[in-house]
Amino acid sequence: MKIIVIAGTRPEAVKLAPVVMELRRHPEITTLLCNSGQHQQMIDDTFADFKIVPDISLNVMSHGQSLAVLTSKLYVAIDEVFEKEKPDWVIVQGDTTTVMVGAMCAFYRHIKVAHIEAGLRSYDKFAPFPEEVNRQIVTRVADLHFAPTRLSYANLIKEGIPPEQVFVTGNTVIDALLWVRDFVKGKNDFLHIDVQKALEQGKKIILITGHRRENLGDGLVDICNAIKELSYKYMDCLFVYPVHLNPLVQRTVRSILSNHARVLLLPPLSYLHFQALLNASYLVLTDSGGIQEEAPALSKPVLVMRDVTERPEGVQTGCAKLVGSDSSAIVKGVSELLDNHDAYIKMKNAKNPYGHGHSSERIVRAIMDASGLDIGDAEAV
Ligand SMILES: CC(=O)N[C@@H]1[C@@H](OP(=O)(O)OP(=O)(O)OC[C@H]2O[C@@H](n3ccc(=O)[nH]c3=O)[C@H](O)[C@@H]2O)O[C@H](CO)[C@@H](O)[C@@H]1O
Repeated sequence: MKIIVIAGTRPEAVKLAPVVMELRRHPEITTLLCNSGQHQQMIDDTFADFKIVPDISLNVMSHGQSLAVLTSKLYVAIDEVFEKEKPDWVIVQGDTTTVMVGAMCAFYRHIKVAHIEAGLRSYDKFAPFPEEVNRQIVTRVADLHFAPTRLSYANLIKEGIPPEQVFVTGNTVIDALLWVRDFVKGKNDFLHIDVQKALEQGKKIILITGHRRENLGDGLVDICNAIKELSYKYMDCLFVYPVHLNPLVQRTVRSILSNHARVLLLPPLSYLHFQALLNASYLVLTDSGGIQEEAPALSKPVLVMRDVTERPEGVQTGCAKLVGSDSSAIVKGVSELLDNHDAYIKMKNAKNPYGHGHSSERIVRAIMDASGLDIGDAEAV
């Protein structure tokens, strides 16, 4: 049986790496990994942390191209791969343009589609844009749907997907995180020297990431102003921000936060370095989807700088809080956790709803089972 796994961006690389490793444990499966090139450099670096090299690399990005141009290039490039390789299954993860086009190209050729992280919904077509619509399109054509939680499972059932095609697996991001955790735990050499010094001085590390499209412009300006204010207010903290490569993000963040005491701006970190930093952090301030899932697995309270999230499970169990991107709300949210130890401990101890690290095994077993390769024990709920 031949399977093509398609990945386009850094978060897809993180969440697909454990699936690729699991697929490669089965000699009856030929696995080809295709990098669509949506985040060319960041994706190769992320796979390298897992010692994985993509088999196929497509070169579809060019400066300033519209979503429509990217989409059309992906259709041509991915279809050529399918024409040549003739896979039995295509695996996609999440909701990027790569994912939507990969699923559609497979559908056109009657190739089966397995969708990982299926059923996430905000039901607002512009938040996140264009991901909410991408994932709904993939749901329409997928043959197997791997929902990370019961809530995402329920969304799919409500939309009429037959229950026997849907599996609750947990999120593969937890498999990835556990895989690297032991590698980085307690190893200071994965930490920036300023972070090491701050920890030695007993300072708290506040980890920040912010780059979502909905926050670009005024939202990001507000976020940066909040960090600046917090850095003046809390002398015992170091605010560490690995800044995404998007030039719009770089420009805004650097213009407001460069050269401020207690603010450390870093380039995007490799997955190993990022996980070491997350492990060393006291709390996390982010608009990222994946980090909302990772932080609770390491018992780090996470404040989400968005108004809506398609990952409400963390908010429901109490390990995450939505603070939006308004400056005063961010300052209030962080201050509450820094000033009120009980509130901090309550969030820290809240239940992680995103899985326990066996998602990839369950996914691969279900695909093998559906192909008559193995009886398997992945259970449809
Ligand atoms: C709506 C939404 O939320 N959509 C999600 C969003 O994905 P995201 O928000 O999770 O993306 P990021 O924040 O970029 O990545 C996070 C991963 O990267 C690691 N990381 C981070 C910083 C660093 O310096 N080094 C690293 O290694 C980190 O540990 C984590 O695993 O967009 C994708 C496509 O746009 C979607 O598919 C995905 O559903």
